[in-house]
Amino acid sequence: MVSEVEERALVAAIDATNLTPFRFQQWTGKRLTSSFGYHYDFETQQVARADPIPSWLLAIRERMATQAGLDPSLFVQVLLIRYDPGAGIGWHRDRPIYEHVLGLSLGAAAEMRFRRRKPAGGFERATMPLAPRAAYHLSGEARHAWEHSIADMAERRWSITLRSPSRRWPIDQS
Ligand SMILES: O=C(O)CCC(=O)C(=O)O
Ligand SMILES: [Fe+2]
Repeated sequence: MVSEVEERALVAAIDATNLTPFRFQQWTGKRLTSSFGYHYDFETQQVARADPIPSWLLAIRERMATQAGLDPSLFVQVLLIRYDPGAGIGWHRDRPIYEHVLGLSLGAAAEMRFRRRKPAGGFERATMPLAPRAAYHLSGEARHAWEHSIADMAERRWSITLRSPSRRWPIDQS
């Protein structure tokens, strides 16, 4: 989705943001995050306005949304993540206040793992390779019914995640 030259510029721009360790209760994750547009606080379980989306992110948002066939302005939340060696993301579904989830994977290659509980017990599983500089779109069942995770990284990886509000979005945007 982006060239290697663009990737280097995006990674430098992500590193220049106010990346802070993801925190949830007593637990501090090894991945570093920053948010624009809106920020979801896992401690209070509330969404609040964050700094406005900067122009370099508006430009990549335009491309990612267009590639997914969606209106760029829908994507009011941008989450930037840096996974240093040893950092990953555990099993989760993205919050129901969001609808579409678009991702761009930068740096080391990774795999997004998916699982869904089977009625008879155990899990149905799937894996999506995340090649460097590749974009992905989570929607429908993959988004709402399946959980996803990324195993702890051996090498550094960055991601740009864009999310659109769902009907359960709590904030009036007018
Ligand atoms: O790093 C990624 O590509 C995925 C991040 C993710 O699943 C999330 O923040 O909800
Ligand atoms: Fe996620």
